[in-house]
Amino acid sequence: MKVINFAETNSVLNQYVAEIRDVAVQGDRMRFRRNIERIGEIMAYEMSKELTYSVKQVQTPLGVASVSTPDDEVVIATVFRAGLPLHTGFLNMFDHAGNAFVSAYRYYKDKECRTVDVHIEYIATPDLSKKTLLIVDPMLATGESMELAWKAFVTKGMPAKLQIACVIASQQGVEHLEKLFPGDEVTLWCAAIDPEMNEHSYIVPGLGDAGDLAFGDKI
Ligand SMILES: O=P(O)(O)OC[C@H]1O[C@H](OP(=O)(O)OP(=O)(O)O)[C@H](O)[C@@H]1O
Ligand SMILES: O=c1cc[nH]c(=O)[nH]1
Ligand SMILES: [Mg+2]
Repeated sequence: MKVINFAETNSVLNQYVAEIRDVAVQGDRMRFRRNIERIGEIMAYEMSKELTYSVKQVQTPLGVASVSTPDDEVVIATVFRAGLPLHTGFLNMFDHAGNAFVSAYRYYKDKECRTVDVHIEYIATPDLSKKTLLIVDPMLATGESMELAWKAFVTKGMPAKLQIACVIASQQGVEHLEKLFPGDEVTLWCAAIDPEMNEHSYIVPGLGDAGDLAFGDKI
C-alpha cells in the first residue's frame, strides 16, 4: 500500500486539521463538520489527479473545446456516522459519483473499555464491479472498521481500483492496512499520521471522538 500524508506538505489543509484537533475550536459542531468537509474537498481534488483521463470535445456557444476529463466510474463509500461530513466533501468534488454506505460501530467487550470490537449492520451500495472505489472515513485507529467495511463492500462487486482516505490515522492503523493491502495497488491518503493510541483505542493526540464532535453524544 502506498501512503500519502498531507501533513508533510504545507497547505491550508493543515489549518483545518489544526481546528478539528483544537479543544477550543472543535466544540463548534458546524465548524467541525465543515472543516472535515473541506479536508474531503481538498483530498478529492488531489486524488482526482490519479484517475484515468481522456480528451473529449465540448461544444461551447462559440466553438469546440478539447477537455481532458476523468473516465473512472467513481463510487464514494463511507462508514456511519463519523464518515458523513467527509463523504459530503468528496461528493462536492465528484458530484457524478455513486454512493455506498455501511454502518460500523466500535463497542467495548469488557467493563474496563480496553478491548474494542466492531460491528457491521447495514450496507447500501450500488454494484461495485469495475468501479473506482474511494472509501473515506475520518479516523483510522485500529483499522478494524476499515477492514470490515472493505470486506462488506466487496460482497457487492469487486472494484477495479481502491483508494482510501482518512483524516487522522494512527501508525497502528496504517500498519494494519499495509498487511491487508500488500503491494502498490491501493493508496491511503491521510491528513496526518499520529504515533499512538490510548488504552481505549483512541488516537493520541488525535482529536477525540469524530462522530460525537460532528453529531453529538450517543447513548
Ligand atoms: O479503526 P477503528 O479502531 O475501527 O476506529 C475507526 C472508526 O471509529 C470511528 O467510528 P465510531 O466507531 O466511533 O462510530 P461513530 O462514527 O458512530 O462515532 C471512525 O469513524 C471509524 O469508523
Ligand atoms: O480516536 C478515535 C478513534 C476512533 N474513533 C474516533 O472517533 N476517534
Ligand atoms: Mg465515534
